[in-house]
Amino acid sequence: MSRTKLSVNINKVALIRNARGESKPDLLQFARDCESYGADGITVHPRPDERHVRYDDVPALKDLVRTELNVEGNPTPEFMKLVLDVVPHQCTLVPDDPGALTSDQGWDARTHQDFLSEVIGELHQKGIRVSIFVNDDPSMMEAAAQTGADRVELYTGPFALHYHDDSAAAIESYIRTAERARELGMEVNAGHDLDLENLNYLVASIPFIAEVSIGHALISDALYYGIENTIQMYQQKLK
Ligand SMILES: CC(=O)[C@@H](O)[C@H](O)COP(=O)(O)O
Ligand SMILES: NCC(=O)COP(=O)(O)O
Repeated sequence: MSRTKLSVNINKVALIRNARGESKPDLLQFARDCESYGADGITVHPRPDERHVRYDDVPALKDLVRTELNVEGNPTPEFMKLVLDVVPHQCTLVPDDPGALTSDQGWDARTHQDFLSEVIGELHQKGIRVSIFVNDDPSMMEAAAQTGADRVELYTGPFALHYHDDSAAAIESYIRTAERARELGMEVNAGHDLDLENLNYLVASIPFIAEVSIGHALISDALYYGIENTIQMYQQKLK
């Protein structure tokens, strides 16, 4: 089994850049440096208000990223145009409200199965691997598989929230969801609110996770440890 890959979400770096409307810090240089410090991929989640990563950042990132570029978002017509033009390695579909502060739920793949199947078909025609963001609900995996998704990304917000109270209880439904997804032929990613404290427990409990994408905590940790050390520290938690 190959090890779990670390994709660094650079949304929060773009947020700082946008605060002054110029190019400091340089998002492209930051992505390049994350790769040279050991990141296995770069994730961005352009939102409709473009408050952090902007739509026009994404083509330049695709040209520059040498590992894997993962573009996340709600498949609105504007998002789909971007992704179909840029052709990232992976696209993660997330059912965000346009004004959402951050992602807060996975897809109801039963209700949105036809829509997801259509969108995933378009992305597959371009050779893009597709992951769909899901809750820790094994009963939803059958419908998720029927959409044609290659992977699911487990929305780990609730796991992170309850991890310190009772880690075994917090992970239980995630293990069952991941196992069901795997039985149905999908690979499993995970993300949201993962950090240096909860990451190792997650991957020890679900060792076949293909990729974690981490942004908020990792970039916050980098303020103290520096980005090179921080990426190494997260990679250590994946061993
Ligand atoms: C899908 C997901 O969990 C991440 O994209 C997360 O939402 C990060 O996005 P923000 O940086 O906008 O909070
Ligand atoms: N897909 C999850 C992601 O990219 C990062 O989420 P977070 O670590 O910023 O909560």
